[in-house]
Amino acid sequence: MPFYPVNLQITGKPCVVIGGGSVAERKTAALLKAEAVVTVLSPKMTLALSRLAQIQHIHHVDRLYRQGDLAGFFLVICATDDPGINRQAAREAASRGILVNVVDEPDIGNFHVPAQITRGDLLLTVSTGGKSPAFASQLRRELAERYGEEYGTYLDIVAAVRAEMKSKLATAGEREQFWRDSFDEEVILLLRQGKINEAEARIRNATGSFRS
Ligand SMILES: C[C@@]1(CC(=O)O)c2cc3[nH]c(cc4nc(cc5[nH]c(cc(n2)[C@H]1CCC(=O)O)[C@@](C)(CC(=O)O)[C@@H]5CCC(=O)O)C(CC(=O)O)=C4CCC(=O)O)c(CCC(=O)O)c3CC(=O)O
Ligand SMILES: NC(=O)C1=CN([C@@H]2O[C@H](COP(=O)(O)OP(=O)(O)OC[C@H]3O[C@@H](n4cnc5c(N)ncnc54)[C@H](O)[C@@H]3O)[C@@H](O)[C@H]2O)C=CC1
Repeated sequence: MPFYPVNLQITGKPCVVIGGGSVAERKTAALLKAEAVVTVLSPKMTLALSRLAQIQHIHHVDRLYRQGDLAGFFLVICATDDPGINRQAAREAASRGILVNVVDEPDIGNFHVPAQITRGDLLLTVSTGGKSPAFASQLRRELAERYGEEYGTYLDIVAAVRAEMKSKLATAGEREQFWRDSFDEEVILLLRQGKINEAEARIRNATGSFRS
């Protein structure tokens, strides 16, 4: 099945995870990282989820799922170990037009969760179309080795320089050329050594057509 990748903005959005086991825990962590307002609906929760409820990072509804529970939510993850319940909740979500991920029967939901790493605002995700989550996880680990925190720093510098370049370089063509020239491994090496100013200077001086 083909997919259309998107990055959802869910800051402040009410999201609900049904079930409180290890899968629910992982999905909850990713939702919190994206600054969603998370409710976990389950009579039992892992220790980590209980702690999150204690410090009020999540809301806990301490009971089994009931039809009608999904009213008002933007997104739902059906993560119980009861396939019948996951299916029932998925049907309710569909009838309400809510985004829904079903952990044991992914094709009845409307999105999969990819493996991910973040480096500041840089987000790298891996999806196998549901064929092998373990392989997605392996590739995520390889990416984590390959792309260190310096890539997040690189992105922050680029964002600042890019804002300036919009006024300094007149045409879209010039800007495109500038950005093509500005990325090289040397910049990354400098950042890895903590030489942020030098890296920034190298980025700024990337092109012969422009010197700051
Ligand atoms: C379709 C999808 C729907 C969804 O959950 O969104 C889905 C479905 C299923 N996963 C299953 C099993 C496992 N899932 C993991 C791990 C992860 N699963 C994730 C995503 C997805 N899993 C979506 C597709 C992503 C893609 O396209 O690849 C990751 C990437 C993201 C996340 O969950 O946060 C996260 C890795 C995070 C990381 O390490 O970075 C592990 C490994 C582990 O636990 O370490 C195992 C055991 C090993 C194995 O089976 O491979 C089963 C069978 C359950 C059973 O047998 O009972 C199903 C159901 C089915 O396949 O039908
Ligand atoms: N998509 C994925 O990434 C993965 C999916 N799975 C699937 O996910 C399912 C859940 O796995 P785990 O978290 O390890 O299970 P688990 O057994 O640790 O947790 C299940 C949770 O669901 C809750 N629950 C059960 N019935 C409920 C109901 N009616 N209403 C609300 N909560 C209810 C239980 O209280 C428990 O907290 C498994 O069935 C497995 O097939 C497993 C591994 C990865």
